[in-house]
Amino acid sequence: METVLEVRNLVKDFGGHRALSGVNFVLSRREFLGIIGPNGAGKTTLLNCLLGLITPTKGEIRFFGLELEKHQVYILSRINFASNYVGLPLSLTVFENLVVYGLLYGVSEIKARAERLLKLFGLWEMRNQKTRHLSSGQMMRLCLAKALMNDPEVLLLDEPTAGLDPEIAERVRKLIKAYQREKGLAVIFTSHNLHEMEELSDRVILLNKGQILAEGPPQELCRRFGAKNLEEAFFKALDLWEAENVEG
Ligand SMILES: Nc1ncnc2c1ncn2[C@@H]1O[C@H](COP(=O)(O)OP(=O)(O)OP(=O)(O)O)[C@@H](O)[C@H]1O
Repeated sequence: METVLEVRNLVKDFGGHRALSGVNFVLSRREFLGIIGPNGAGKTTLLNCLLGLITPTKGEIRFFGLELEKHQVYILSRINFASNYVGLPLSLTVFENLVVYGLLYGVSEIKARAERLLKLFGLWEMRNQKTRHLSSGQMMRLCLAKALMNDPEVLLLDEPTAGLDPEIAERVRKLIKAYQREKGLAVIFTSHNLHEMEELSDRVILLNKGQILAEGPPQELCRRFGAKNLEEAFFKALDLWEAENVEG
């Protein structure tokens, strides 16, 4: 499978604090990669490095074989990002929001693309409403539609279902997965919901204190840690790490 992202020995220090400590992984086209980890594990720091929002202290990030540092503008035109924590301009209408992003990304046939995405995400009827009037579930679907305006090959999602009620979260998950399968998109997804991670991910990375503790398909991780589900595997991996590091 073709590699779309390669992360090698990534280190990020904030002053004296090491938030990422030699992180290595690759992402393949069509792959859905979940990143799980307790608060402060380094998930957001990793995504911020991948987006070029912060500069790593050490290490290498390559998208499509190109170094992020040297080809940031080109790479950013082929990837995108959505998060439940990043707001959209509230005074624009739903449709205007997508048109503005389409213009920023230099998308061709902007209005047709915005229409297709709004219909796909069940927002077409609301296209003329001001964004400020959207519910949190509708807002997240608009964020996803916005992130797909440039037809990205890699999509980074930071806790896209956080704060959504279970029914809306399920709808968002289904939309993401269906779109990912249809387009062969590579996705990196962070969440604290380990059940959704198990359901969605082809492979999971367990991050703790800036290090990868374990990595593999959810079922393989369950087998490796003798766990009945990913949640149990996650806690067993953390316990093992704590025990080894206290003893060591
Ligand atoms: N700008 C910053 N300045 C100083 N320290 C930071 C900064 N950003 C993150 N950190 C620290 O780096 C570590 C990793 O933070 P990060 O936000 O990446 O974790 P996370 O896994 O996303 O956590 P959460 O699940 O709570 O969102 C934490 O100890 C955090 O306090």
